[in-house]
Amino acid sequence: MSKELKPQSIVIAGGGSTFTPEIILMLLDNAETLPIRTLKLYDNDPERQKIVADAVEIILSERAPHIEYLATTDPKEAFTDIDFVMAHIRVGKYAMREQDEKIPLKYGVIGQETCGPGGIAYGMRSIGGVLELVDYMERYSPDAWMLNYSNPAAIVAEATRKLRPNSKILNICDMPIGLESRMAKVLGLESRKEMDVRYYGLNHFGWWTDIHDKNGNDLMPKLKEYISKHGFSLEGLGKDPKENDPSWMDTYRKAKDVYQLDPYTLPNTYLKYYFFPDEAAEHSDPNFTRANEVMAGREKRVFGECMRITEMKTAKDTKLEVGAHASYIVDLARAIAYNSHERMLLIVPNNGSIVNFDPTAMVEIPCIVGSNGPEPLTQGEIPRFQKGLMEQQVAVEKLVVEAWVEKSYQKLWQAFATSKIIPNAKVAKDILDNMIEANKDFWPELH
Ligand SMILES: NC(=O)c1ccc[n+]([C@@H]2O[C@H](COP(=O)([O-])OP(=O)(O)OC[C@H]3O[C@@H](n4cnc5c(N)ncnc54)[C@H](O)[C@@H]3O)[C@@H](O)[C@H]2O)c1
Ligand SMILES: O=P(O)(O)OC[C@H]1O[C@H](O[C@H]2[C@H](O)[C@@H](O)[C@@H](O)O[C@@H]2CO)[C@H](O)[C@@H](O)[C@@H]1O
Ligand SMILES: [Mn+2]
Repeated sequence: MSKELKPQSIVIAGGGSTFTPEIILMLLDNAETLPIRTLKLYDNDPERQKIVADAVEIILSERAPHIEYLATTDPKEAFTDIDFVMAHIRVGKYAMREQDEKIPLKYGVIGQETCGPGGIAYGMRSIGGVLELVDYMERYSPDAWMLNYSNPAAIVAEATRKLRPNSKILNICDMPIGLESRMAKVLGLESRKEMDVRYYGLNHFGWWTDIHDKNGNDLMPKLKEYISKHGFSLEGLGKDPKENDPSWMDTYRKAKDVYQLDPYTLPNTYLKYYFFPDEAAEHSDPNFTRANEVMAGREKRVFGECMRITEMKTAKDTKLEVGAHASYIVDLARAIAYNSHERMLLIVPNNGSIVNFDPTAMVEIPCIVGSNGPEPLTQGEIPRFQKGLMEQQVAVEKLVVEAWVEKSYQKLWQAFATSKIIPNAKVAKDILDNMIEANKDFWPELH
């Protein structure tokens, strides 16, 4: 990469996110290859953002005093003179995630952040929030790119495809990254970047079809052998880093059973909710779902550390960590800013990359990323098994976006009733009616 790298100006939209500190630390770790001139935080909740922003101010003053820093709730201040918007907002925050997860359980259906009825409810909240960020970006920094993590990425991606087709927005997910990091550990590799992967699907609904190392050795046989016994849990190697997150350990272990459905591929862990929805619901505690785990875990840990840094007026001994979550967004910013042609999984319009699938579907596939954006790599024909599953799921995602645009109760009911996670149209309607009430401050009014 050329020595003279143009320093970048970045705004993190959702500055009060529990992931903001780790993204800031990742950006500082990568300052050599992604120099930064300006860092801004933007949120629509000043109190929440302040907890993170005050700590970030101390971190930057100690480690990168040259970076111009601003935390604001003013869109014009936030989005002016920006090269990248790194977006990770949660419309309705954890309180609504808790509703997304608990309402379906009243009807014996799994409540999940991004899948099934929970994901649909979340999508109906996120669409407006993300489109607003895109419009701010285009109004105040028309040449900027949005790197969007805001979930549910599948529905947000379909909404931006349909409603902002010419916008410079890339939708990303770190689940494959996290699972590939686990694969690397199973294989005894230093990094997931030592693997070349072929993968296809929808967001949170995909499969690896081929994994080789840089010498062309096929890594799938060893991975299949491990995953057929342990899933993506690292307990087969000893301790698992997620051992304190019971719901995640359930998910990593369950990949063992999901894998049995198609031994030619390796599954994204989210597929468990579609193949074993009843078991997922039975394994849930209706009084303490993942939202509660996060509020008692990550949010308490990260915010507690931010407040400690602010109180001590130093971050020199911080316990804040840099996670897989952040590395990806930095790689993506670097690829766009400096035309690095990095090969990355992105959620992009299919446009024939999967030859026997809807060209307008937003699919998650490997792309070559440069300054003009992603260039998807063709994945050829997919088998009937995956094709059938994806057609049902993409119909759900498209119906949600159409329901949001048209404010259509009928289409939203169809989306719920089409989901593989919801058993029948009556339960679909009961959950929908309950969610309309719970989301009256966030969804458009349906007719
Ligand atoms: N794509 C992925 O693979 C991936 C991975 C991890 C997290 N995420 C997503 O990242 C987001 C943040 O996750 P988190 O757990 O840190 O959430 P969080 O609730 O801790 O933070 C989200 C922030 O967004 C703010 N916000 C909400 N609506 C907003 C709006 N309209 N405008 C501006 N700010 C707004 C909230 O006030 C909050 O501070 C979520 O959408 C989550 O699902 C995605
Ligand atoms: O239940 P949460 O809020 O902890 O996580 C939900 C998110 O899970 C995935 O992101 C994981 C990622 O897979 C893992 O490697 C690590 O980086 O943590 C992330 C957050 O836990 C998923 O991709 C996201 O879409 C979910 O929001
Ligand atoms: Mn994801």
